[in-house]
Amino acid sequence: MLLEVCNLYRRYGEREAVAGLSFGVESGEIFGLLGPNGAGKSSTLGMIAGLIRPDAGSIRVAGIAGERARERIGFVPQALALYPALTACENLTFWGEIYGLKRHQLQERIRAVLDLVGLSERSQEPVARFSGGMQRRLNLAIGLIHQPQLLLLDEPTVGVDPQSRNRIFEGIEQLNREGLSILYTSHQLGEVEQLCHRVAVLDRGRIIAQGSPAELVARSGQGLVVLGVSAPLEEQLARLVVLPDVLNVQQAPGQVTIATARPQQVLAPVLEVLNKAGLAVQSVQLVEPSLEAVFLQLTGRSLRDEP
Ligand SMILES: Nc1ncnc2c1ncn2[C@@H]1O[C@H](COP(=O)(O)OP(=O)(O)OP(=O)(O)O)[C@@H](O)[C@H]1O
Repeated sequence: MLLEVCNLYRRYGEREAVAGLSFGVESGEIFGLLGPNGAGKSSTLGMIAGLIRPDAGSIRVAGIAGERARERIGFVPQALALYPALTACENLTFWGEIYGLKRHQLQERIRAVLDLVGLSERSQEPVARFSGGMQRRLNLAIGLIHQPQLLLLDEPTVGVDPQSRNRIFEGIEQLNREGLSILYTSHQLGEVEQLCHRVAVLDRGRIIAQGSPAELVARSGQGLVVLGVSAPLEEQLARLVVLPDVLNVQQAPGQVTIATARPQQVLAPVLEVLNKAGLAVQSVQLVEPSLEAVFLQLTGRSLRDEP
């Protein structure tokens, strides 16, 4: 195991931001921490990077803890760490020197990381002239300058245009193919499903599920049919529950949620029951079995909700 995080805790006053997290990242793996805003993702990365002091717990990289472990880590925070008046190349030189890279090695690394993030041709321009997406790509390049073994990425695609997002994704996949291990945080399910070999689903500082995206979805096996209705269901509820493939039915004001492994197939018979009863259906949402459905099932909330 390259990264071992064991029983990590961090409070801010009364708020428990990270409440006993344990997980590991294997060598060569892209591991995702998936959770809504405020779930504790940034705090966890900050502690692994050595910028936030944990209240309790241990963090080891390749079996070692402390400063020597952190030398093996590259951290790409959400906030940009760039000097706008300096060029891309000067920014990288600044950070490379902090990491103690020697002149010759530094030049070589700067070339490699600029190439990886697709900024070689803009290397002599002041960063102030870069788009938001380009600045994020440079931020990623900085995290890689000292050739870390483990890269920590804190929501690297937030507010990024599709072109830069694709470039960031391609860069991550290429780095991983070359052997870099990556801890990736996101609240975007699609990203995690596409990129990560394994994922821990985080909610209010705790891991509520862990496994490969496919495993998590298969384990829950649930998709949803969510219907907006004009009036509460009464005796129709019992008719819905016994329909083939319906796992359970929940009702909230104005809304009925039907859990099923096969949302598409279940929709028609459900609508038939409601039509016969003269109930107007105002909206229909189908959620195929996915990490979104897993999160909804485990927490009763959507990943996009504020906590
Ligand atoms: N310096 C701080 N002081 C007080 N509370 C904080 C501080 N940093 C984080 N928190 C709180 O701790 C909780 C976890 O925050 P954290 O930033 O780790 O979550 P996150 O999952 O990364 O969310 P986001 O995606 O919004 O960055 C939140 O409730 C947040 O408000």
